Amino acid sequence: MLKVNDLGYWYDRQENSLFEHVTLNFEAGTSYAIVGQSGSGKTTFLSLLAGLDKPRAGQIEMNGESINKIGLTNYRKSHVAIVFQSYNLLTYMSPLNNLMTAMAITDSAHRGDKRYAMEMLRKLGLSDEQMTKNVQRLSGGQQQRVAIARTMVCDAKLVVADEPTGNLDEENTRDVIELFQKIAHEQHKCVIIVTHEPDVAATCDHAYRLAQHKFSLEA
Ligand SMILES: Nc1ncnc2c1ncn2[C@@H]1O[C@H](COP(=O)(O)OP(=O)(O)OP(=O)(O)O)[C@@H](O)[C@H]1O
Repeated sequence: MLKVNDLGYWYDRQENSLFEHVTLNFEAGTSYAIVGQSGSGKTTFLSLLAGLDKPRAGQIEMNGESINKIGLTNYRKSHVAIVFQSYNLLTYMSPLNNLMTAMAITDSAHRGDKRYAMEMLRKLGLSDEQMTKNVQRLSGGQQQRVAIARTMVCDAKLVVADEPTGNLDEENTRDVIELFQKIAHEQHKCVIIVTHEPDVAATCDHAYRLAQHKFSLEA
């Protein structure tokens, strides 16, 4: 589904490349972890996959078409859903309105379907009362569940997450990781998670380690 061909990236100078000649395939229905030392370039790699930045070398293809050709704005809107460590919800809205807004902005097939949004939030453990009050009144674990529900109500087949459990305790981490597995295996999406937590990486179908400018499959 997502193909990375001979990808290279540096911020200031080419001799300081974070990674180079990276060729990888990511498939739908599968979860992937990206691990590696702090500063190795994991977040940068994810931002390229999400169309938030352009590669310095090589290209990224979605379903056989270059994402540049699709257009990065169009690509981000139609193909990618992002989950951040800091949730990035619309803080002046309720969970329900966060989902309704995401569905509207991305032209989801469920656009305007309040019942569907409520059903998703219920599935993720939010009560009817919680889903209509301001998101800031929810716990961190609940807010991250809302951020994940937002990816589930959108049609994007690629879900990328940057340290999604970084602010969560052990129990919430387990729940959140389980949800990502469901998104991959039941919604048949491609889920790519940057994480520094070995338990999170071990739960994914595959884990790639970024070290010395290259990606290698973890044993
Ligand atoms: N906008 C930027 N301009 C210049 N350098 C940057 C920029 N963003 C990141 N870097 C540098 O690029 C390198 C890789 O950063 P990145 O955030 O991708 O690493 P990471 O592996 O995700 O790290 P961490 O695990 O600590 O989040 C770091 O040395 C960082 O300082």
